[in-house]
Amino acid sequence: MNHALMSNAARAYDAAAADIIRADGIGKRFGQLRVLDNISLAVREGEILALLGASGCGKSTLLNILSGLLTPDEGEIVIQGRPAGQYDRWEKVAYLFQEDRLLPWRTVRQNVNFGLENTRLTRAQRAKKVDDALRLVGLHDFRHSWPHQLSGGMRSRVALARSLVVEPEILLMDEPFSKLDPQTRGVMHNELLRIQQLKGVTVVMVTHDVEEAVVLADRVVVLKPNPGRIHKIIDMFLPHPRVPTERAVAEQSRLLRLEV
Ligand SMILES: Nc1ncnc2c1ncn2[C@@H]1O[C@H](COP(=O)(O)OP(=O)(O)OP(=O)(O)O)[C@@H](O)[C@H]1O
Repeated sequence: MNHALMSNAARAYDAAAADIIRADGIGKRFGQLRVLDNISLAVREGEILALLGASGCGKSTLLNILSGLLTPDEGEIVIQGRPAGQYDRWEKVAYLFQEDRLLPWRTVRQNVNFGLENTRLTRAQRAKKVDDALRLVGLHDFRHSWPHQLSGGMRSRVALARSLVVEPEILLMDEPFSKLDPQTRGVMHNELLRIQQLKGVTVVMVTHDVEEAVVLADRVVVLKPNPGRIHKIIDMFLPHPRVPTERAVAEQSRLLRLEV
């Protein structure tokens, strides 16, 4: 890595910010298959952290352990200084999947409301939060539409609104834009950056797309397979707000590819 290029240009997040999640010595097996080995890493409050690596190196498994969907065989997840088991993690954490998982029998508004249904909020409070989330992603005018009436990018925005409506402190994303065409994916990257700056949410995202990691991430965790382990953690140098030139992205991607 050319460290001269990694200047301390202005960043939206504070490199000295407190750790919001810590993984300490995480190990995971599926039967005989050792998928993760001794993963220790700290996610800083307000950053976008990308988990990057070849298919099968355990990125999704690690994200699922961070979310609490999977339990590690070894090690511990600590959220804001307390063992994750002490939390109802879904109060703090939202999860954006690779597929948008919209419910076809619900309108856009009803889909976004889904995350609030088990809360103590009144109907009016829920409606306000849903409308705010839809405005945030630019889809308020489509609130009465059905999923099948939307483009891939619009569906992706609805899924994002559904994640954000609960006002999470941490947003976990498993390749959420990988099924979109390149142009729409670029639009969604900008949307995510805009919203992340506005809300200050901490993001941990899985990707195997080097350019996506470069455009979005503050730091990139490079994983190697068999078993999945941390190879390197790399600071990205593109400053915030991110309006990267193609040249800057190409150069940083070239450097990052040397590490993967
Ligand atoms: N529930 C499971 N049961 C058994 N094996 C599993 C399970 N989930 C994942 N694996 C295996 O664990 C390994 C890591 O899978 P994982 O999906 O975490 O990798 P990944 O890096 O996210 O891959 P990809 O980029 O292809 O999604 C793979 O060999 C996979 O087949």
